[in-house]
Amino acid sequence: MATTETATTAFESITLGIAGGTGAGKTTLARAVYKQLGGEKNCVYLTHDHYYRDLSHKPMEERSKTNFDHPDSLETELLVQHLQELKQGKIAVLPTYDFATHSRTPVTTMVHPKKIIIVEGILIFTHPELVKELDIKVFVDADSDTRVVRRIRRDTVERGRTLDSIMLQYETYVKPMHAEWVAPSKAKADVIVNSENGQSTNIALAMLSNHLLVAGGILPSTSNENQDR
Ligand SMILES: Nc1ncnc2c1ncn2[C@@H]1O[C@H](COP(=O)(O)OP(=O)(O)O)[C@@H](O)[C@H]1O
Ligand SMILES: O=c1ccn([C@@H]2O[C@H](COP(=O)(O)O)[C@@H](O)[C@H]2O)c(=O)[nH]1
Repeated sequence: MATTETATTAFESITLGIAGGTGAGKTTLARAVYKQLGGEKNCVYLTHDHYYRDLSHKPMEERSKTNFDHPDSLETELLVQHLQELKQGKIAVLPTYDFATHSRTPVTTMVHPKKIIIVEGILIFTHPELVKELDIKVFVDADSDTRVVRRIRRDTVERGRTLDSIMLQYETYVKPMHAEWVAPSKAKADVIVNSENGQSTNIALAMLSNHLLVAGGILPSTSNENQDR
């Protein structure tokens, strides 16, 4: 059947949201899906982490005592705006965030619309307007002991934190906010991935990649269901 294209036709893209607690393996899964789907050729990768509010106007001591695990610490409305721009076929100018200084950096990234948009973050399923924009919602799950050990390793190496500061932040904010916001948001997920288990992650990666390649129009469907009879 012939289709009529107009100047207002929305750019066709499919959005994958990956949520889960800190250290669950969201970034690892999101990067693997991105790579499997052809990287920047076919995908845009948006991390909620880049939308933390800029705290550069506050003294450093005050900044580090902020509750970064509450939804209000993020400028989610800007992420929603960027997703909508990309879905409309527009370029989006993304912020970047420095975890060491708890501030936005002057660096921005200009991204072009692509067929697949991957959005990742601990709190992405807690914001109703953002949830509405996500076509496939995946929650990466791991036991809290596993997650805290992973976080200690990562934050000491990559985010310049001391063990004491990680433990204090975990007890004060990360753990209670996980219980209040992140864990209940699992109910929004279409798929739950057990990241304790390497096989579960590999199967999820293969299934998500295959589904997105077809749904994003990168590979034709092999199913007969939609063929003309
Ligand atoms: N399935 C997994 N098995 C073992 N280690 C993992 C797995 N997924 C992630 N990790 C490790 O745990 C750490 C945190 O993973 P990351 O993907 O950054 O978590 P998140 O983005 O959810 O905070 C990283 O060092 C990563 O290599
Ligand atoms: O300035 C900041 C901003 C955030 N955090 C912590 O980051 C994690 C979320 O990132 P993951 O990669 O999902 O772990 C969140 O738990 C915040 O506590 C920070 O420490 N400093």
